[in-house]
Amino acid sequence: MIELANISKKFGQTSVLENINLSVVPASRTVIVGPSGSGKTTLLRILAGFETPDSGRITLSGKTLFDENTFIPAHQRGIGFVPQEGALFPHMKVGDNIAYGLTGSRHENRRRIAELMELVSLDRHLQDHWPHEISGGQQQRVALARALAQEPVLMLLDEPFSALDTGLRAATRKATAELLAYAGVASILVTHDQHEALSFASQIAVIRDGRFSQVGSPTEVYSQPVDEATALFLGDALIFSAQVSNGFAHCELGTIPADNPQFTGDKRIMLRPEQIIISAYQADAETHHAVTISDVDFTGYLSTLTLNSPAWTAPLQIKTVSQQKWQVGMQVKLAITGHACVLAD
Ligand SMILES: Nc1ncnc2c1ncn2[C@@H]1O[C@H](COP(=O)(O)OP(=O)(O)OP(=O)(O)O)[C@@H](O)[C@H]1O
Repeated sequence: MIELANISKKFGQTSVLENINLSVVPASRTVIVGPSGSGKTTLLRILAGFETPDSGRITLSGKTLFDENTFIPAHQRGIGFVPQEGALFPHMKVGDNIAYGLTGSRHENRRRIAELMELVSLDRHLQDHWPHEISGGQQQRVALARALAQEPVLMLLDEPFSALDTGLRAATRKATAELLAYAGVASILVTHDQHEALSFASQIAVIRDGRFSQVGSPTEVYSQPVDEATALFLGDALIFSAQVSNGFAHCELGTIPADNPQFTGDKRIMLRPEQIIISAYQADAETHHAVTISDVDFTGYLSTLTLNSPAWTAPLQIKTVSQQKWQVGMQVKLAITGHACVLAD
């Protein structure tokens, strides 16, 4: 539906985006995730028509929005935009914020406001409130309703939940995903929060220094990241040196089936912490090396265990579900589930 081909952008001499390619299908949810300053907002502003790329092409449903001869302005693109907090006009009541840009009669607009408020699950009586009189989550829903009023085919969301506290943030995210699906609107959301990215997306594009390091489904980029930086950006990762051959990685933890059979030789491999099952060591029944817990950092649901083994060159830190039995000095054994992901050099 929307296609970006080789989009590049410099500010002065500084390259901010380099050869960005992205394809978004109708009614899907794409998340662009990356660290601060990696170019996410610039890319969203280019899509919205607020910024001009230096080169490349953007098409929406077959229509060219940008190329060397074309620039369709923002208001003619059919693209909605929900910016970060502070998006509402403070001097307009909620209903007038939503109606901003509607061109129908007074009566038609009132009906449309009511429809849109229902769509974003806002109580209708809130339309007579000022933005500062409603909560942050409600304000984001009003901003979404205002953007949906234009009946866009694509919605751009720039860190729309960043001002909300954790519980409200997850609930608003889920509600937004559901209502965009209901309205059949494709979306591109920008965030630096990997949990938000994995939870919201049907497709994730990981951006670093103005380039996409990987584009794929959430499970793909999480379990098979292309490189170490992408692996670490998307969550806790255990990275080891390994000798990879015939579909197996031989490392300090033992021999583990490996993804990416095309990679062989001296490589780095990655495991997610949930792939490591830790259980009590029973000396007489075991052939494994015993591993000793040297530190327990309890943080509630999860604890970080520091583990030592005479077979390892360095201690290992693993986040795991807290259990009372994890005590300093306890001997445990490790079992690994699934595949190790072999990382590109
Ligand atoms: N109008 C501008 N003029 C000059 N430099 C700019 C301009 N807009 C952005 N930049 C620079 O481009 C780079 C990317 O900025 P951008 O806002 O796109 O990053 P981001 O990934 O959205 O960051 P954040 O997560 O912090 O919002 C930054 O180094 C920024 O300083």
